[in-house]
Amino acid sequence: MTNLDPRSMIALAGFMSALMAIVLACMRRYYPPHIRGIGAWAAAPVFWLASTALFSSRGLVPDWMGLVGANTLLVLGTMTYYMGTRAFLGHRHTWRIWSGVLLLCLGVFTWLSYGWPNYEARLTFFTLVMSCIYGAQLRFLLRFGGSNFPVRLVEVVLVLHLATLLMRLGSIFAGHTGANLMEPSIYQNLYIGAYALTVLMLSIGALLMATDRLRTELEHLATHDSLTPALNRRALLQRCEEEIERARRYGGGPSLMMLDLDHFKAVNDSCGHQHGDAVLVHFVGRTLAVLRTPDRMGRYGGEEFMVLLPGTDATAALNVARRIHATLAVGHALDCKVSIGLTQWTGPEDTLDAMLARADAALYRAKAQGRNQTVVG
Ligand SMILES: Nc1nc2c(ncn2[C@@H]2O[C@H](COP(=O)(O)OP(=O)(O)OP(=O)(O)O)[C@@H](O)[C@H]2O)c(=O)[nH]1
Repeated sequence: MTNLDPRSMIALAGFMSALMAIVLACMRRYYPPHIRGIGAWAAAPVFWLASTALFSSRGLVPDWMGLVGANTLLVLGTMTYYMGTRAFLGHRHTWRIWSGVLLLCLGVFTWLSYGWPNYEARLTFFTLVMSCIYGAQLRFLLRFGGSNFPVRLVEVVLVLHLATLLMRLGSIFAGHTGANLMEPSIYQNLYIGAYALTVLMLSIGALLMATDRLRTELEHLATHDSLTPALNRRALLQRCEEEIERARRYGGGPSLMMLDLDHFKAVNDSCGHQHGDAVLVHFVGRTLAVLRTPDRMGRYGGEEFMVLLPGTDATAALNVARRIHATLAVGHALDCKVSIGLTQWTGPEDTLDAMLARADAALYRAKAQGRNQTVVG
């Protein structure tokens, strides 16, 4: 490891950056623009690539490029990646603070290259700044990133890189800095190797985070109604089948409710279709608010909805129906009246089709008896 030429390791890091910049830039073109942050994630490896190109050209280019420029670009790339992560998770960028830090870096690197040329001090300062950016990003992800695999992967990469930076600080204080970046040493090579790996893993992490977001959004589109937060008919019927299957094995079957808004055509006709849409959204929001976590609500079609109440008999389900009627009678401008047909699972011989037919017949009776009421079938 000591015999490895740092220049070739820096070239390897540059190659990784170039590769990831291309992959992320291509990915940006094919992902919907509302998934934000991919542009910044794609720009970060470009800065890292420029930085490694300048580091490798030391001796061939002036120090303001090979030293000051290279260090500053490396810092800029790391900040840009962090801003991409913030944008991806829907947070405002904090460029105002970080551009101040970047200007400070530019000043300090210039001073430590020309005013008081000192490799050790430059390395210490650089390591501290990088630790701050990686640390800020790690803290941000731990607070707002959730717990899915891609985020956890990036967190692990950040922790490992922070450990490498700490080790590097330790090596500086122990006097193992060497004369410059190009002097082969185990510490130097360890750091540059870890850096190349970090570039690769951070870009892969970005790729996985964006793909995971896309998958979640597609899944939501495939299972939810396009107007209201209710499930769509297919997803709800599937949940019903699963629940009945579970009840056949373990008992404690579900109740089903069929809900139909009363005189909804008149709402549309008198106040317009948009107002009608708002009433539907309000109705679903209010109903979901009085349901328990395992309960599911879906749109059966038009102004007809269904509620699945797992492990609930008709008596308990009637209480839920009462709560729905009550929550829609508080005097809100979008409140509406609703008729409900309710049925409970009768045992292992019962099927979803039979339950739907009973709930539908009960709903029909609720309408026939004057609406705004619940009938058990
Ligand atoms: N605004 C809006 N209206 C819808 C939507 N889907 C269905 N509708 C309307 O819902 C109304 C349903 O009317 P009907 O089936 O006659 O029922 P109703 O007027 O509620 O009468 P009852 O059910 O007998 O109380 C129709 O006017 C549909 O156009 C939707 O997504 N948005």
